[in-house]
Amino acid sequence: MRLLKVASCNLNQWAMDFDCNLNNIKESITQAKQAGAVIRLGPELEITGYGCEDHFLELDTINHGWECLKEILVGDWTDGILCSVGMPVIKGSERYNCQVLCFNRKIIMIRPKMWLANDGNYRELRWFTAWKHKDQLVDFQLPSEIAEAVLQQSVPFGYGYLRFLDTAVAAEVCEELFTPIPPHAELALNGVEVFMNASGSHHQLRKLDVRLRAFIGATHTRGGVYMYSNQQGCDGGRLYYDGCSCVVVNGEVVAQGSQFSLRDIEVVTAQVDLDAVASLRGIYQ
Ligand SMILES: NC(=O)CC[C@H](N)C(=O)O
Repeated sequence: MRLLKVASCNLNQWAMDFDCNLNNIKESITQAKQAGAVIRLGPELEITGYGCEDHFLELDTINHGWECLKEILVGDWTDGILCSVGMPVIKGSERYNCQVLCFNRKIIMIRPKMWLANDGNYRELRWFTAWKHKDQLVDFQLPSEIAEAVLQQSVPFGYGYLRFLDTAVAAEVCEELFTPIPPHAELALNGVEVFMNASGSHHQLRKLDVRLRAFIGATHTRGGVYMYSNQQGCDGGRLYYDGCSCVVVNGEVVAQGSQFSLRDIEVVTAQVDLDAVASLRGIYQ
């Protein structure tokens, strides 16, 4: 058996409240570690808050994001646990909505969102560029203060996955799950068994059902562990995010957080058997 314990979080982040957001992130990592998890997934843009709107266009917002990440990286937070942290990143002169993957005090990959949410209440195209270079991982030069603090100059940036000794793990950023050819389809064919979806999804009647059907659809025939993390509560804008972070294995929901909780931090954990994924995939020859 290849047992893996994962943790996915509902966090009540506030737009531009960096101190509060950072504390919530740290506390969620602590709780994930206490539960014995080796992967901790946080919601989309958790460092800045999802609803920063035009503050995403200010350089300060991006810089403060890096300062917060630095604080996580120089402490022992990421020791022994893969942490996906959501934050905006500028590469060249473009802003990307990213999952920054950290492990053992290093950034091991930055995964920019490839399909932006721009329907209904979403206006991500106003602030972010969609990453469209699906066929390459490029070198991203870390801001000098981060580079000095973590003794690392650059990091792979783009679409890819992380291969560990016993499994492979990848990010799929929120809206990407709901697109015609979601990344998890091809990632699964490349051996990725664990998907980490960082989301900023507001409450809308019956949307939870749409989400759950997507997680189940993503894994019930192709197999996989689907981790979903969402923002929780209001964040200063006009939307209410309804949490429900969960873990789905081979089409079955094995853990789910609350939907209308008043708690700022809720960490949902699950112990999963990766061999169940390999075994389901063994059906297709
Ligand atoms: N932040 C997003 O990408 C939103 C994705 C999706 N439309 C949802 O509401 O859940």
